[in-house]
Amino acid sequence: MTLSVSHVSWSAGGTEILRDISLTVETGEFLGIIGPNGSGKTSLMSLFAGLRKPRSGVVLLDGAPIGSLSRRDVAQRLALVEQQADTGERITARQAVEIGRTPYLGPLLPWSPDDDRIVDAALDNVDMTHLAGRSWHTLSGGERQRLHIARAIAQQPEILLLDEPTNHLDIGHQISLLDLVQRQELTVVAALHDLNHAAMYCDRIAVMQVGCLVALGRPRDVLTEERIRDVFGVDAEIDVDGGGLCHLRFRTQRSHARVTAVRPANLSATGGR
Ligand SMILES: Nc1ncnc2c1ncn2[C@@H]1O[C@H](COP(=O)(O)OP(=O)(O)OP(=O)(O)O)[C@@H](O)[C@H]1O
Repeated sequence: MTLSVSHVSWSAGGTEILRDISLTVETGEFLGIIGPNGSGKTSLMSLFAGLRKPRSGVVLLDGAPIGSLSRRDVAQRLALVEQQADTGERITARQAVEIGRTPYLGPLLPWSPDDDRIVDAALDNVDMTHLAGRSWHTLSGGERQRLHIARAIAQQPEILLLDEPTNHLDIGHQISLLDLVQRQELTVVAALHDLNHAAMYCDRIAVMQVGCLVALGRPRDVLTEERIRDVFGVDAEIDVDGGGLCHLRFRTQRSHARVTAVRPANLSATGGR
């Protein structure tokens, strides 16, 4: 199962958001998309998922323009976990995961014991079995995030698109979720903010800057001190260990020290109000 964009551009509100991007996701790889806020990561994920139509260029899923496929066809092959996915419905945690089975159900294909097994396994995968009966609106941000991943796994796609999948999670659940995703026999495309996580988990990294793809390659080739400075405006020290894994340390910025120095006098030095 291949997914690619070829010379895609996308505009919104009269502004060009994505410019002439070409990128093929290799089968079975974990591809990270990194870049500053507003650089176009979510917009690119939406094009990959077929939720938005490029102004020019084409998105191909297994060689076919994604716009020519039915939503059901796309959903059986590709699952997207959005950054701020939520539901206003009064549903339980388990029902939120059951939604992942929708692309396989129909008038002649009713819910079956197999669907139950797939949903149970997905809940177990994200360590949420014990909360399966809880109402969605009583769950924490991190618990909801893990259910979104479980819903995507229950969808049994070949390609998993994750937009900042760890943003509500504590460090233990961040690592276990990325481990879990990496263990699946899936092609994964994930927009990530944590560059050390990108270095740890990704086979390749795509770097976005102001709507352009400015680098694509192995973490050790893409994550250079010069590029981190150019793209994020941050000084970093990068060590590559014997196994080829990059470790990034970020230096304190002078501008941040200046902001701290002019904190109003009525705030205590420890930051309490
Ligand atoms: N529907 C829209 N209308 C107008 N502008 C939009 C629209 N969608 C996105 N944008 C703009 O496009 C740019 C890229 O947004 P996008 O959400 O893709 O960035 P991002 O890299 O995912 O950012 P973040 O890291 O903050 O999530 C932003 O400047 C955003 O304001």
